[in-house]
Parts: sequence; structure tokens; C-alpha cells
Amino acid sequence: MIELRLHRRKTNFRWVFGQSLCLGMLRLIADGNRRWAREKGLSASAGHEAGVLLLRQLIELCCRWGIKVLTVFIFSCDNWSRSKVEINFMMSLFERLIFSESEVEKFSREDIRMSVIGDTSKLPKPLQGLINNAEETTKYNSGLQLILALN
Ligand SMILES: CC(C)=CCC/C(C)=C/CC/C(C)=C/COP(=O)(O)OP(=O)(O)O
Repeated sequence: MIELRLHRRKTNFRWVFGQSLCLGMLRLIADGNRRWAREKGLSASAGHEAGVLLLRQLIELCCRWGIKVLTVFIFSCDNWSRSKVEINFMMSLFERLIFSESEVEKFSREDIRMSVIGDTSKLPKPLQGLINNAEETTKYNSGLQLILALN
């Protein structure tokens, strides 16, 4: 299994995907959203939003390259120490861009099975509901297994 910290400038995606294709699984740790935004003179929120869009592209690539299991660590316990505003923004991103019904429908059309690992009990209740719905809706899909590690 390949594990890397996802840093836009340092990651050789071609190499990573080549290796992962052989092994069928890839494990990523989201990192550097704020640094990337700062370098571009953007806000942390813009960095997180770009991070989620990058995640969507990675998922597409994994489907295309035939990777069977993609695990992404998108929120760690340490992240709770950030400001309330930033945490709320990250939670709203997860709700809107990953677990909303319309996004889950898209994942399902691509035959992606979604699962969440980690302690979800501290997440906002609406997000918990969306996660349950995503797991339930996609549980019989047999393409890419997308595992999102939260908290
Ligand atoms: C695959 C991918 C990129 C997904 C992004 C999903 C997302 C919005 C996660 C939010 C929390 C997080 C751990 C961001 C990582 O960058 P950071 O805020 O720790 O940035 P820093 O390392 O520059 O401080």
C-alpha cells in the first residue's frame, strides 16, 4: 500500500498512481490546504475548498486507473483545535461537496462505495445523517471503495 501526505508541489502523482495501480489501493493524508492558499494570497477557506475539488479529481483518476480502495484522511482529532469559524467551514464543505444527496448520487452513478471510519459522534448531527445516507445508498456498489477517515 502507498501512503503519502498530499502536497501539491512535492507529490509525483504519476509515480504514486503507477505504483498504486499495481497494488490496487492508495492511502492519502490531506495536507497543505492552508499553505497552498497562503502562497496564492487566498483565505484558508479557499484552500479547503480547493482541497475538496482536488479530492474529486483524485477519485476520478482512481476510478479511471482501476484502483480498488482509496482511503483519505480528511479530518483528524487535532483539527478540532482550529477556530470555530474554520471548523464550521470544513464541516459545511463535507456536507455540501462530499456527503450531500446530489454528490452521493454522483458517486453512486460511478459505482463508488462510500464508507467513513473514525468517531463520527462529535460531528454535527446533520453531517452524521448525511454520512449514514451515503453509506446506505452506496453499500451495494462494487467499483472504487472510497474510505474517508474523519476524526
Ligand atoms: C484530499 C484533500 C486535499 C482533501 C481536503 C479535505 C479537507 C477540506 C480537509 C480539511 C482539513 C485538513 C486536514 C486539511 C489539510 O490541510 P491543512 O488545513 O492542515 O493545511 P496546512 O497543512 O497548510 O496547515
